[in-house]
Amino acid sequence: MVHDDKFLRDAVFNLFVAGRDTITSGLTWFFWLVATHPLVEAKILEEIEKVFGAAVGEKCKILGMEDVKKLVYLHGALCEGLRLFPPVPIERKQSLKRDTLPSGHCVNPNTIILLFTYAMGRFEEIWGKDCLEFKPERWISEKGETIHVPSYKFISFNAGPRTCLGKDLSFIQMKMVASTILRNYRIQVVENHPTTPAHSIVLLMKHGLKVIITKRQF
Ligand code: HEM
Repeated sequence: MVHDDKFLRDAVFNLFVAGRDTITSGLTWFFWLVATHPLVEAKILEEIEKVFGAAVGEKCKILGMEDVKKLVYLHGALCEGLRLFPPVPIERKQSLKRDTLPSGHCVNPNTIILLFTYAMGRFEEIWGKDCLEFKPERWISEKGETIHVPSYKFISFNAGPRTCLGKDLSFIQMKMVASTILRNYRIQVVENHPTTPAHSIVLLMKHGLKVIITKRQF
């Protein structure tokens, strides 16, 4: 591998591309889901209050990296959003040479394989009868801990050797942003604003997310 200026430029550019619009997409769909599921919103707020206390001076603080790890319900809500609306909705792979997949399928050299992660997040065979419901509880065990779901099932960050390098960082960032915003502001979706996915490499909203933001009164 050559570590010259061009390599460095491409690596940095890759990090910008991989880590900006994906987080934007994940958070946009997350805020829309939370705004349209008031019970989930209430549970997220309850957890934030429980974990961080309700002292007035504490209200505006931004939660740290270690703090957000305690937000199990919020983690479940984010996973659920990424399952239903994976920021990378289609992945493209291409074989270099003839190979046989673990499933027994044979691929010829240069065969292009498209993985439809958007559909995989909504398969009844994979997620059960309630696969289309937004249910953060799906990710929480009876003991109240996060359930580990293998990445070959929860495919939104890809799986195997080319798994997303920013997976853990993404959860930290999204939890910091989501907890700070939800704790301080109420988000209401503007009525009749169309919410459709754009046909693009990253699953953004075609018309953006139009909301009314109100400061919460403490
Ligand atoms: C919700 C947020 C994110 C999602 C859903 C996501 C998803 C993905 C997916 C599906 C891939 C595999 C693409 C493919 O091979 O077809 C990938 C790769 C990658 N991601 Fe992310 N990503 C996210 C955030 C980030 C962040 C924040 C960073 C870095 C700061 C990052 C860095 C990377 C890199 C470097 C790769 C390439 C890994 C490789 O090919 O070896 N990602 N990501």
